[in-house]
Amino acid sequence: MTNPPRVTPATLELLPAVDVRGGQAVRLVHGESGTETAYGDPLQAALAWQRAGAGWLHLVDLDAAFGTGDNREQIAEVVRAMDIRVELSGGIRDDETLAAALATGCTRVNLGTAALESPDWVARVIAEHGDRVAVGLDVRGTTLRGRGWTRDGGDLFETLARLNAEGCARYVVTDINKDGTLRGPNLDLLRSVCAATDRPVVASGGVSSLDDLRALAGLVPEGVEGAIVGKALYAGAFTLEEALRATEAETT
Ligand SMILES: O=C(O)c1ccccc1NCC(=O)[C@H](O)[C@H](O)COP(=O)(O)O
Repeated sequence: MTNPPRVTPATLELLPAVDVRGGQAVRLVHGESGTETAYGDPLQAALAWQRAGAGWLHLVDLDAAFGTGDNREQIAEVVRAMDIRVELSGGIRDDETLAAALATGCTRVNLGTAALESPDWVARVIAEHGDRVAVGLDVRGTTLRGRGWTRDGGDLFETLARLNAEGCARYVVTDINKDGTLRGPNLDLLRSVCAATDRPVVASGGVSSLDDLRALAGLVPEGVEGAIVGKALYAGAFTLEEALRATEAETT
């Protein structure tokens, strides 16, 4: 299968994150269940990012990802309330969960565990839905993790080669060791993934400062299209308006 050549965006896209667990917007450390800090109503958080000028929202159903239930109705309500694009993640693993996710009207879905455990299904979904499907590559070192990041799922670069060949449109790359820690993104990991694919890459996990975002903006020519930002925004390390200004200045 051939894909169109990568189109380099003018600026780094920013995707503020709203991760939902037990009906609340939460942040985790290393994506581990039980490390939640709660930040209130997910809808209010999403509306705040939209008002601040976000072009995208990264929305995660953590209960669906961990297999502890789901927040489906609430997630659908958040998507309905957004005028901006929404990337939806968490527990999308079969036809039923995929159909429900796409039916929310989100712009695209992010498949994680399924890409590791159900490769035939994922190949079919990629062929059917093209750009509406991204694959989340959640890694420790160069080993992938699935099931809410609790199980090993094979080698990053072998899986990437398989997904490239199947026509996967986009990757969301998370270094689990960095996620929710405010320790800065793993730029080396992102560079090595960009070198192994001609598809756009969305960086996730660890952003702590405007300098981190400037560093990610510096990787736009290599293929980093966007950055998901969670904890730094909730902890008040910078505002979304400042982040948007910093990334525009860096990439224009
Ligand atoms: O995205 C998922 O499906 C997921 C599954 C299990 C645990 C966490 C998951 N996502 C977490 C995120 O997408 C974070 O919001 C994102 O990496 C932001 O990280 P940070 O800026 O370090 O808070």
